[in-house]
Amino acid sequence: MRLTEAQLAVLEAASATDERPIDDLAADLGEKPETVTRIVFELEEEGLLEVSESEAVTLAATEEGREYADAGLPEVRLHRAAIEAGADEEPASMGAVIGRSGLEGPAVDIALSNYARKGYGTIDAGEITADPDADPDADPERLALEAVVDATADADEDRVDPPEGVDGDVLESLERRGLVDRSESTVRSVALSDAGVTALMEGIETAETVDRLTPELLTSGEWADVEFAEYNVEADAETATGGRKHILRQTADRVKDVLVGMGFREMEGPHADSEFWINDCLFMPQDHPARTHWDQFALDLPPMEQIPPDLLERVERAHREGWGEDGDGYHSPWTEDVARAIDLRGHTTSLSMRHLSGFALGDLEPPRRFFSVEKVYRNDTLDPTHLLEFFQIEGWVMAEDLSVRDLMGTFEEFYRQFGITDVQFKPHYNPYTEPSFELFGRHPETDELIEIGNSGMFREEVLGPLGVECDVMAWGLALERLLMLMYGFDDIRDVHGTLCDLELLRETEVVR
Ligand SMILES: N[C@@H](Cc1ccccc1)C(=O)O
Repeated sequence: MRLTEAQLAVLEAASATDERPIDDLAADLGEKPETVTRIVFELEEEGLLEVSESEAVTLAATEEGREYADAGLPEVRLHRAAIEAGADEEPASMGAVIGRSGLEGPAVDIALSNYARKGYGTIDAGEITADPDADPDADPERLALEAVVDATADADEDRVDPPEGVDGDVLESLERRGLVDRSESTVRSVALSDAGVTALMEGIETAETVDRLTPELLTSGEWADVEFAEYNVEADAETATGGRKHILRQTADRVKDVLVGMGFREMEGPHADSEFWINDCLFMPQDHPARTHWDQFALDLPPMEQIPPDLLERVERAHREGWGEDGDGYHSPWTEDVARAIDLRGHTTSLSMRHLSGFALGDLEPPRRFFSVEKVYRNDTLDPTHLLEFFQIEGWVMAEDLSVRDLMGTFEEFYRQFGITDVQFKPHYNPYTEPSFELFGRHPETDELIEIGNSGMFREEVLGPLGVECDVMAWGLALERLLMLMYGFDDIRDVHGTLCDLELLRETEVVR
């Protein structure tokens, strides 16, 4: 019998009497588990090794689990406080008992939802009773949780085998409560087969095999004489995760395709822009809270010079005196300094202003449709649905005699392409549109209505100074919200930024 040296080493490390996990063999041989796995399969095919598989479960206490192991399960703490308050004699006030227990925030709900389930007592109409016979020291979840935490500390490992004597159902409920994390993996163990024992006794010749063709082998001509290792396409291998386009970008590309398909043309323009294009053109008074309603990021840059003077004059006039016969304007302070100051744009409606005014591409004749899918910046508080920057799907249609039905129809057509067929509209206020509508969609997982966009028909005070004589309907939709509706994410930070969920980003398919 002839084997490679590596094969022989694995065969010799295997035992006829003891099944040994592949990881142990690999550790003994100083090889990578993947390499040993490949060789094990080769030897199994030769009939020299027998491979068996088993499922191994390991456990780890979560952060919350460790907290409770330390401070006590919330329901146990509640019971203790209830006993102290005499609730084993007669019902006590729930507020007082909670106060005494020291439980706060979500821990209160957790305590309440487990209290009766575990027979610690009853909760009814603001009163709580405690069952004097309940024994928190024997609470199976508590004991199991402590056993996992202790075993982890003893072993000085993150994950441990399930501690002995812990019931499967109890572990399951700890897992459901998010206190213990359970993971399963397949462990392969090997033992020498009879043929393997015989082969070793009869003696094995070794031959070096080559597992890759190198330039040296080619130039020396040695390749003709060496023995090549065979490929085993069934062997386990490490998953290779290469780079890929972020799903947000992929979805942005798809949105662009859809809008181009609907006859729209893409707008481009600066991320840092003058307040003139960001706010003044939109008839947002300079002293109005609306100017800070996006909590804009002001930049320490020289003021913008190249604003068309006649346009600047008309916009100023609209602010001061109004526009059209009945117009009245704001009579509020207005200065060029403010208009020329540079901010990070809080919306891409600045691009719509640049285009509608003729500044970007020259005067435009109706009908025209434009869009952009670009980043905007707002000084918001970070939370599951707000980021400091996000992508806005900006768009507008310029045509004679547009109505709200055109606006709604456009959204219905647009969102339908993404499988969203139940967009809802709510009347809204923007200083620059009248009427205005917020758009809502239903989150597929939480079933909540979430805001997905803002829209309306530009007012005369906006269009007049820009020199536009027909109707313009316009909108800004949030790309991230569209993503949430499409894929069911409920935290934007899963897809963005330092907390993002790499697995989810790797696995989510964006269908084109
Ligand atoms: N600028 C608005 C969106 C919008 C654009 C155009 C018209 C109406 C609304 C926003 O950021 O929310």
